[in-house]
Amino acid sequence: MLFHVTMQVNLPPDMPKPEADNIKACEKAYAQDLMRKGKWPHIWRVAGRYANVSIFDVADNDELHALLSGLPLFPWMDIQVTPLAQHPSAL
Ligand SMILES: O=C(O)C[C@H]1C=CC(=O)O1
Repeated sequence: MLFHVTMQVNLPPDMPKPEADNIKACEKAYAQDLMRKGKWPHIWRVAGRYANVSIFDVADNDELHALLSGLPLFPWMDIQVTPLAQHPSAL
């Protein structure tokens, strides 16, 4: 199942830089592991925002929730999920 996911990151401005840098490094490693496994085939930066638009390819809602809630940045994210279905005009 494919899901369109928007993640807005809202780290507190007063979070110490070393702590923020460590969380971001953990996030990158976690994300790239899922990308190598084919679970996270697309990620794009939203221009002008600390946000991304991603496509996840997972078995079901429960797998998506498990992957998203495991993101190291999850506690500081607003996440919007849109389930995708086949478009009848798609080739
Ligand atoms: O930078 C972001 O958009 C947040 C997050 C999502 C993947 C990743 O490596 O960082």
